Amino acid sequence: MEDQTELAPAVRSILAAARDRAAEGRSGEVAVVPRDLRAAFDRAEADGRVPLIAEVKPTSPTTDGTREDDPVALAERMVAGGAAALSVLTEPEHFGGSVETLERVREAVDVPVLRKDFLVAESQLDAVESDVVLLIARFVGDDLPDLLAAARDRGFQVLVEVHNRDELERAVDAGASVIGVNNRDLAELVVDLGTFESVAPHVPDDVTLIAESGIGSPGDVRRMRAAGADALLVGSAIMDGDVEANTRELVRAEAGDEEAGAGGADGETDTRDTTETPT
Ligand SMILES: O=P(O)(O)OC[C@@H](O)[C@@H](O)c1c[nH]c2ccccc12
Repeated sequence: MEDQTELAPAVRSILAAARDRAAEGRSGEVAVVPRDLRAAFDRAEADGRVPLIAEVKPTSPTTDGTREDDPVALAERMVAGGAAALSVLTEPEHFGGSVETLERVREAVDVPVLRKDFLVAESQLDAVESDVVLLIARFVGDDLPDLLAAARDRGFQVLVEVHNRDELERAVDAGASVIGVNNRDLAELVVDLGTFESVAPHVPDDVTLIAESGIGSPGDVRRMRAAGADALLVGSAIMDGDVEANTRELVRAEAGDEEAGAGGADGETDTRDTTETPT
């Protein structure tokens, strides 16, 4: 594993908490019958929605304040807004998440649900059923192949998160078929969409590729899609304000029906038809 003195203090504290949770006793292995993530992305594409994983993220080390709304209500509005899948934080101490929240959300919706947590030990996989689990290459280090196998044995689909080409290579060597490139540097907690653009060209074609973090506008969505993203993972920009409208604005980024100039952070002029399409 990498030298953790390089990590932001908040991230070191998150990892220490994750290791404590790994030590908690669990009874038995979960056996998941997962909802197919790739199929959910294909369904979105087929009806003109950008495949989007919307994240229920009550708070985070880089967010001000905590959103107190019922996570199930938020999740339902994300699906109503067109999200192809959901991500639910289960990390309790720094992101306001819980495994109970994930269970409730997964019961309430029929899209695939990603468990967003800092998994570092096999026992943590048994804390709750989800359709997809996240493994962060940087944090699992040499254990990646074993954890990937352990997750698949239980029926989970696995999203392996990378931040640079070296981690990408490790993910591909381990046999990852769904890879996320995190635009947020976990050492500094700074976001740079150029991260995805620099890593994406090296990702094999048969991998399902997800752009994660820092995507805030339809312009950002188009930029990540142009760089090769099959799908996007968005938290903060959706959690801030009207969750359903925020989701809809991003999933329609390629539909040509957004208000000219609305939310476009890239300064481009949108000359396409701005007529509202009925839903
Ligand atoms: O809120 P954002 O910038 O849209 O980011 C969402 C998601 O990518 C981010 O929450 C995330 C990516 N990888 C993680 C690992 C752990 C916790 C959180 C994350």
